[in-house]
Amino acid sequence: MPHPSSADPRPADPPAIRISGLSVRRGGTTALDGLTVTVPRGQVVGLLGPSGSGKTTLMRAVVGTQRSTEGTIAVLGSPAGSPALRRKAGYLAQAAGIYDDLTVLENLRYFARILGAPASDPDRVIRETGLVGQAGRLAGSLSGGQHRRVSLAVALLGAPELLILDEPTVGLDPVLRRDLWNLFATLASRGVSLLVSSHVMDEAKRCDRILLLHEGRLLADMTPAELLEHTGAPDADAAFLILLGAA
Ligand SMILES: Nc1ncnc2c1ncn2[C@@H]1O[C@H](COP(=O)(O)OP(=O)(O)OP(=O)(O)O)[C@@H](O)[C@H]1O
Repeated sequence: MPHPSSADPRPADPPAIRISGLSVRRGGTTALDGLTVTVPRGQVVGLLGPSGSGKTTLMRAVVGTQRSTEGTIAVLGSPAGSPALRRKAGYLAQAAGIYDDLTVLENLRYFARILGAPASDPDRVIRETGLVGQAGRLAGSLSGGQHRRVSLAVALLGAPELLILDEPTVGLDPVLRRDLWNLFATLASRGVSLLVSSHVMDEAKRCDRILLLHEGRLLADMTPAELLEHTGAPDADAAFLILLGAA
């Protein structure tokens, strides 16, 4: 019998995220409507859906920053927002949370100290996000895509077990986009669980599983191959249009 690799979750491990009956109202609208879903460990799970479908709200609820939630969310077996999760889960929010008057390296050293991450971590995450050439530059002088990658690098500090990444590839050119998706796959092969939102339906094929949201409800939870088979569509773009059209 093959030995499980170190990346294999132990049978007793709870899933990365288990959500049950999650509803959220924001500004008078129902942002999430009775959502029940499980995100498995060690996979890249894509969170896709049209603008306003509830992707950011779902991620905020998972990291515990969304108010007025109804239902239950367990993250790595603990309630969302628990202090125990601070070092186990990394979050890339839509708004950057870095200091423009510090260099890239200074930002990362600062956040590494707060997290208690190893002193070698800033250099590692700078390499992983392709920022070696920008390490000494002030964050405020970077391009939009570079700036965003610094925020992503912060989320990678401390080697968290779970990464919740809200549109990590937005504003990146195709080469950087590909490099980041390769990094996500490598992290998942080491056992890291990733929930990654995207507007780019084509990125769906880089995911192990896809969650498709529509008006706060889960429209699909399947692998990219199942998505094409289920819809009979030639690509993810067409598949989503079919699913959204039928919703
Ligand atoms: N700050 C807010 N105040 C009130 N309503 C909000 C707020 N932020 C989002 N909403 C509403 O909540 C719903 C879900 O928004 P959310 O930002 O989660 O969607 P999204 O799928 O992440 O969209 P996008 O892809 O455009 O970022 C939408 O109807 C939106 O209008």
